[in-house]
Amino acid sequence: MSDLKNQTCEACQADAPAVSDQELKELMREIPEWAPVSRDGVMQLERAYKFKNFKKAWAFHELVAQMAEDEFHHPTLTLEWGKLTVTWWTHAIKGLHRNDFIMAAKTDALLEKLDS
Ligand SMILES: C[C@H](O)[C@H](O)[C@H]1CNC2=NC(N)=NC(=O)C2=N1
Repeated sequence: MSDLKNQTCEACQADAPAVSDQELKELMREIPEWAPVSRDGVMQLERAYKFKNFKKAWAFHELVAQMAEDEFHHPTLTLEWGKLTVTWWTHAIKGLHRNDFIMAAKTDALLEKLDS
């Protein structure tokens, strides 16, 4: 079991390999709260985090945005009252790269940084 949350993203070019079906299955085991979704034929990873109000969701949004910039790999973030939906995929390959699983695991790890 690789420790995805402690890995870093690699620079992603257009010819980078998308994860295989087998790799997808294996990697999903490490991020069980996430769902693989297909949008307009593009495979993505998505998780909706629930919070007690907008301010908490906003605080988590800030943490995720900063982490994305630090790793230079960016998600779609949908911020609502009491909820932040995070979606990862790799634009350069129009699909899922190992980077997306690393970032999903890092996103889960960020929850512990939120003051309760
Ligand atoms: C120029 C290009 O946008 C950059 O290389 C990075 C920025 N962040 C990125 N984020 C994501 N999710 N996919 C990318 O392909 C990507 N590319």
